[in-house]
Parts: sequence; C-alpha cells; structure tokens
Amino acid sequence: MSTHVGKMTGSLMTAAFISSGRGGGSSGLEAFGESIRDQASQLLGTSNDCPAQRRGRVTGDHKQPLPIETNPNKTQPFSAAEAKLDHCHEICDIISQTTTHSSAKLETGNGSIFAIFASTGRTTAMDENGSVEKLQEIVRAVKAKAPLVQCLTNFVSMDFMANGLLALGASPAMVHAVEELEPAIDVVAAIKGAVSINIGTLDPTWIESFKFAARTCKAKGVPWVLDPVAAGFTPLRTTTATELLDIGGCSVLRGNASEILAVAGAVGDTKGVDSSQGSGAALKAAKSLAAKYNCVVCISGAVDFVVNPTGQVSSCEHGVEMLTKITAAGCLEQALAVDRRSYRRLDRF
Ligand SMILES: Nc1ncnc2c1ncn2[C@@H]1O[C@H](COP(=O)(O)OP(=O)(O)OP(=O)(O)O)[C@@H](O)[C@H]1O
Ligand SMILES: Cc1ncsc1CCO
Repeated sequence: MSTHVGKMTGSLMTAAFISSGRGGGSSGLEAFGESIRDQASQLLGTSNDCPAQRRGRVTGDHKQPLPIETNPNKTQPFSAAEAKLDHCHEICDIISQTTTHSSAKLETGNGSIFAIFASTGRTTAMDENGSVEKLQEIVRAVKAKAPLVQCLTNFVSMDFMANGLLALGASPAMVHAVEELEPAIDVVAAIKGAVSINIGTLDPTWIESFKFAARTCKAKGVPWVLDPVAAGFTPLRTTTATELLDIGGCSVLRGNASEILAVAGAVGDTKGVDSSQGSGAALKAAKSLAAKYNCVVCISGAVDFVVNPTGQVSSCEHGVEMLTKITAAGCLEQALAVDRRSYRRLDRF
C-alpha cells in the first residue's frame, strides 16, 4: 500500500535553489526575466509594474538568499490565499533567479523518499525525515559545485532551460548530436553531473540521440531524467518515451497528467503538450510507472505530486497558474531535477 508521506508547498521540481546570483552581476538573467515577465503580463493582461522589481529583488537584492520557510504542519499545505502571490512578483522571482522553481529529493536512512520543494519566494521541506538544513545543504552543494547538466532538449525550451539552470547555479550544456554524446557523457560521468532528456521536438535524428544517451548513461552510471513531452498526442511520442524508459536507468520521470497517463498505457485525450486532466488523475499511473521502472515519477499541475518506487506520494498544492501561460515551465522543472544519486555525487565531487 502506498502512503501519503507529505504535502508540499511551492511548485514542483527538481533541484533547487535559492540562488544568490552568479558573481557580481546577472544582467543577462535580469533581461531574461524582464522579457518573460513582459510576455506573461501581456498574456494575462496584468501590469508590467512588478512589485518584486520595485523591492529591488530583480535588480540587485537577489544576490541575497531568500529565507527558507517550512510548513509547521506537515500534513497541511499553505493556505490558498498565501499561494495567490502577485503574478508579476511570481514571474520575476521565477525568472530572475531569486528562487527557481524546484525541488530535490533524497533517500533517507529508512529508505523513504524525502522531497523538498522550493517555489517562488518560499521554500518548504516536507517529510517526517526532511529538514530545511538538508535543503540548504543541497542548495549549497549545487551552488558550490555547479554541476554539469547535459541536456538533450527541444528547440522551444533550450534557451529557457539553460538560463534556468544557470539561475540555479548549475552549468548547462545543450549537446545532442549522436556523434558527440559519448565523449560528452564521459565528461558528465567524470565530474558527476546528470543528463536531461526531453522529447519535445522529436524526429528520427533526435530519437537516435535520446536512445544513445539513455543507453550510455545507464552503462556509465550517469543519472538521467526524462520529460515525455506530449506523450499520448501521437503514437511516436508515446512509443519513444516508453522505449527510453525500457532502456533503464532513468532516475526521474516528470510529466503532466496526460503525459504520465499515456506513458502508463492509458488511452485518453490530450491537448498537444498541455494536459487535459488534473494531476491527481495520473496518480495511479505514476505509482505503476515508478514501481515498474524503479524511478521517481513527478506529475506537474495545479497540485504537483512526487511518487517514489515504493508508492509513497508527496504532494505540493502550490501550483502557479502563471507557469501555464509561458511555454516550457515543465521542461525547466525537469531540467532542474537532481536526485539523491546526483546529490551524493555532487558531495564527492
Ligand atoms: N492548473 C494549474 N494551476 C496552477 N498551476 C499550474 C497548473 N498547471 C500547471 N501549473 C504549474 O505549472 C508548472 C508546470 O507544470 P505543467 O503541468 O504546466 O508542465 P508542462 O505541461 O509539462 O509544461 P510545458 O510543456 O510548457 O513544459 C507546475 O509545476 C505548476 O506550478
Ligand atoms: C510548445 C512545445 N512544443 C513542443 S516542445 C514545446 C515546449 C513545451 O513543452
């Protein structure tokens, strides 16, 4: 039987941080944040006057880490009111690296998955075994070691993902030609990085690279994470995602509900890269995939879920609607995933 181990605040994902910025300046990221904020504000019809920016968070104060908050009652999420942060504030915080949407998970002594989620302007560690100290340790390790995250990702998210990883303190590399994957993954293995595979804009050449990368990672013990973008939308996508998982060695599978359902074999409707279902609808499918592939499965949505291979579930009721108004938020979350193995590898780096 599965156990519900905790509820989380913050929005889903994978590794994280309370970024203090890179070096003395981050004008590139600021511009990046500005641009995304403008686009999102236009889409939502909200003002471009950003409270976070007025407070200086975008223009300078982001060099100071934000405080980490914990939910004192681990079985209760923060209130809905707390979740309703100003749209503009949210997007500034997300993009301008004050905090990147993320989470990290560790396997604790008793074998249960310990999930830590960080969100826009607040971070929460949730699990009986979890602690803010552990999250801070991860954040420090990520920032100190600047792990190489080798990404095979889609044309849409490439830039966003690279900037998000930089914001976290990681070191992105977008390498996907099959001819250079082996030497690239050798370097990733040598310096204890991780590989991210996202099937967003697949074609036969990409598929060959994805499979080569997954096989190479498995052979060399490099952790890799999979985003089965738009699985269920076309048979090629569903088959590709399943074949990648069948290769083995995947540490984290992250998708929206429609994608997770499709990968688990359910027949349903999809809206291309967007989900046609709430994340809770994919919980059973996620549990079955986590057990089958011995990996952690994350379902993103208004409520984000993390399911470990033994069926334990953690939930995060702090979805940020703004993230549905920009493309590739889920892709970025996937790229930020750092699992216990990566974390421990970082420790030894
Ligand atoms: N209905 C929703 N309400 C509030 N927040 C949401 C909702 N759906 C998604 N989100 C937020 O968006 C984040 C990304 O999840 P989403 O399911 O949109 O990814 P995705 O569909 O894979 O995105 P993409 O394909 O653009 O990369 C979630 O972690 C959550 O914070
Ligand atoms: C919109 C889109 N189409 C293929 S990949 C992608 C990015 C979000 O998944």
